[in-house]
Amino acid sequence: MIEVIGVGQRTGGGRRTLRDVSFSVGAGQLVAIIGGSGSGKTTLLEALAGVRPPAEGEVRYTTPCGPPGYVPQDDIVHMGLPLRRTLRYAAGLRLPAGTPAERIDRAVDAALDALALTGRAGQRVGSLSGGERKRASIAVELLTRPGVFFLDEPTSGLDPVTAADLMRLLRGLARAGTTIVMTTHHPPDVHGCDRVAVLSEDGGLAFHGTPDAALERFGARTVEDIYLRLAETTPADGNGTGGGDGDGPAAEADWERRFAESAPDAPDGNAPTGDAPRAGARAGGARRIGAVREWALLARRDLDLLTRDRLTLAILAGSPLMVLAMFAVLFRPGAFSPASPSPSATVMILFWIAFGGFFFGLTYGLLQICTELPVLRRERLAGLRAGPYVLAKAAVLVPLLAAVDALMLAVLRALDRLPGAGWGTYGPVFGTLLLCSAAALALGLLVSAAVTDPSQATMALPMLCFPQVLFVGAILPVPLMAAPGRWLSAAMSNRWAFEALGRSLGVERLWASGASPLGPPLLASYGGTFSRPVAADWALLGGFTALFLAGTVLVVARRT
Ligand SMILES: Nc1ncnc2c1ncn2[C@@H]1O[C@H](COP(=O)(O)OP(=O)(O)OP(=O)(O)O)[C@@H](O)[C@H]1O
Repeated sequence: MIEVIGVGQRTGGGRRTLRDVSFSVGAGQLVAIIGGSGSGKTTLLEALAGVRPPAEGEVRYTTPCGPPGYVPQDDIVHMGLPLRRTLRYAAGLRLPAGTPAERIDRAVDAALDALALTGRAGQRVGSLSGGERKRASIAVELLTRPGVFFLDEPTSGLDPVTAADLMRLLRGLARAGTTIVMTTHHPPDVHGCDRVAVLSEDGGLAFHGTPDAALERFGARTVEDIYLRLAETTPADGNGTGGGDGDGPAAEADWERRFAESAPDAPDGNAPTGDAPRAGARAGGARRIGAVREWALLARRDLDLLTRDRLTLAILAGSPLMVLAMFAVLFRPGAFSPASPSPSATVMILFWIAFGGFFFGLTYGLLQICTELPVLRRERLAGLRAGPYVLAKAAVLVPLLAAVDALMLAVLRALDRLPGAGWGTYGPVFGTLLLCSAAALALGLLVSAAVTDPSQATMALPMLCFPQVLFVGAILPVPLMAAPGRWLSAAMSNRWAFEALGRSLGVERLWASGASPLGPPLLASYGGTFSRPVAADWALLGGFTALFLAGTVLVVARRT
């Protein structure tokens, strides 16, 4: 049973979107929330489900019920995978630890069957129709047979027959004991519900009771008439008060008052006991899968998504190849040859290799989280841990970056743009470049977790790259920078990668004793840039990686 007690909500700007809403939902009831567009239905549903706790009042579950099922209006399924596979991953993440594979398959088949999607099981989710995708979202939530189920406009976009089928399914679930609350704009849905909550235009509760009682109360013949009655009371017929700062339309307030006076099941007198769980609180119930298993499953799903997304994969693999080709065309061979070195070219080669490692890491990470925020939000509500989620992304992308970095070094060395040294030199060089990419990947993930959509992430790209060019100490050596620039340069992960690369490839020696007269003056301007042990640079790069990853986990946890 769910008790809604004096719930109010406000927007960020302080405008009230819900006002003092109180009613209760009995166990196994199917309840519809209706009301005009913008009246606060979604806001109320989010408060009930614990997605966004109310600013005022309280929502209490009188018995522990495990994580609620919540189907928002957004798609909460990845578009790139076939439907059955999507459901299998979802079941693996949500069903209790130790659930055998056959039971997972049975749960998936049952959910597909219940939503008449068996025939679409092999189809990519992105190619399903809007209504089929809606049902797929519901199927994901049905897998765990939640005790409480919240659905935001589940019948929108469905044809009348499919909508009626879905309502039949929901009624069946309710009869079997699931408590279900849904919002709807679809009048036929209301007749199949046990209760209807009607919201007035200003977010108050105008009525709560059976659908028949609602018709009677509003003097309506059909559910559409209820909307008309509510709309008749818009501020347009206010008697000369003009502004929007009053108490709202008189007749509308009247509906609320009449309801408050007569509502049979308002939770007024018998308030629930003090230790009732709040909405969204996770109850004891079955044990969730462990963090390591969760990480492994998420990594498998990320890899699956990546390998099926051919275009993205082509861009991820193709852009390093193009950049490599540009390097080969830009730089002459032999810049590192002691007999005829080109000191200024060596600086540029080192800088651009480090920047390449940085750039690919950053761009690989930047779109990872913001593109699946609705899915992530929903899965977090079902108990997904933020740590395994973020580390799974890293586990899939770091090997890909390692391949890109190794290829970049191997090709430049083969083309004589880098010195012909052995593993003793290139082992540490590769280690530096991989750490540089990993730190940038972690920065990309952090930004991806912090923005609200992919276009913001894309716009952040120049802002993230510019300082890593300007303050790295390659184009302008650190000793020649203004004091604030020098301080800022310490915060650039790329600086430490650039310096470690120079140290490993022996530029100090090359400049000091190579055949170019430009070497010694250049060395003087770079000062001790390349004299630090590589291990110190690695520690800094590792520190940046850990810091950004921890930041990403925190931001993911907070935002979801
Ligand atoms: N993040 C937000 N920031 C500011 N205002 C918001 C936000 N979310 C909702 N609102 C406002 O709160 C009010 C209620 O919104 P809500 O989405 O709950 O309405 P609704 O009844 O579900 O509408 P619809 O039927 O159109 O989906 C609206 O006036 C909306 O503009």
